[in-house]
Amino acid sequence: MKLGVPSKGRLMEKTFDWFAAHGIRLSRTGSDREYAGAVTGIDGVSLVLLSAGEIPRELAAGRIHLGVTGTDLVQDKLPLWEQQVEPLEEMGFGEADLIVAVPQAWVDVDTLDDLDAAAAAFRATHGHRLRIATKYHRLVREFLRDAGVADYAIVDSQGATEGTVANETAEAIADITSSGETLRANHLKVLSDGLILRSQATLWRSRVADVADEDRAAMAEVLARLG
Ligand SMILES: Nc1ncnc2c1ncn2[C@@H]1O[C@H](COP(=O)(O)OP(=O)(O)OP(=O)(O)O)[C@@H](O)[C@H]1O
Ligand SMILES: O=P(O)(O)OC[C@H]1O[C@H](OP(=O)(O)OP(=O)(O)O)[C@H](O)[C@@H]1O
Repeated sequence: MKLGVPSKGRLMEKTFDWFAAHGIRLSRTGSDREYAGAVTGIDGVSLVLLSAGEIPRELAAGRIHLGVTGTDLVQDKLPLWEQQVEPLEEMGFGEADLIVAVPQAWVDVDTLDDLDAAAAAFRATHGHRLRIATKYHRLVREFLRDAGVADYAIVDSQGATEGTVANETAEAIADITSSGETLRANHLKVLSDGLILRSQATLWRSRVADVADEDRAAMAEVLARLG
């Protein structure tokens, strides 16, 4: 049975600690740079080290049976995610809010309604749509559609998203915030009704992965340890 976990960064170590607290020891093997891992304390489980951003796709393709990644990444990357994966446990780390933020200097813009008005005015003045930089395309589009914000364009940003406003590649952003430091440092403010999603690291089960006869015992044992 295959368990996919983040291969590096803030989620990896906490994932290892979380499983250890449940009697399942995960470790990286080989050199520092080799993406190989082992599971001890339980039989029949193999570890697959993956980018947190790819774990939703691997679960949905059935290539891993269980996987750890943020709610934000699952909901953004998988259409109709409930049909493809089941959340088993919220893990209590990797907590972050996906929000919409605008420049602090926009003193008249504090809500989504204000953003909608600003977007219409922006288009009239500049001849192109107000740009919102994000890597969360699906979640942002759905949220803004439901909020009635129409006149904008998404600009893809896969990192350093808060810098896009100063760099003049976007007028607003939608990104994850945790301490709020990055937003403050980049002179941005969250809209008062601009919370899209509260995310945290979660253990997911693939609803589509085949559980072979020889994997059933391992799956049952993992689930029993979590309970
Ligand atoms: N500042 C933060 N504090 C806590 N959790 C965060 C923070 N920023 C992002 N996260 C969460 O961590 C997860 C993404 O982690 P990370 O950025 O390491 O993944 P990634 O972008 O897929 O990495 P990789 O570079 O391996 O592709 C997301 O679920 C996100 O919500
Ligand atoms: O509210 P804060 O505590 O300041 O954290 C938020 C920042 O953390 C994440 O960036 P990350 O460090 O993953 O870098 P990235 O820009 O490459 O995504 C996120 O994209 C924000 O930029």
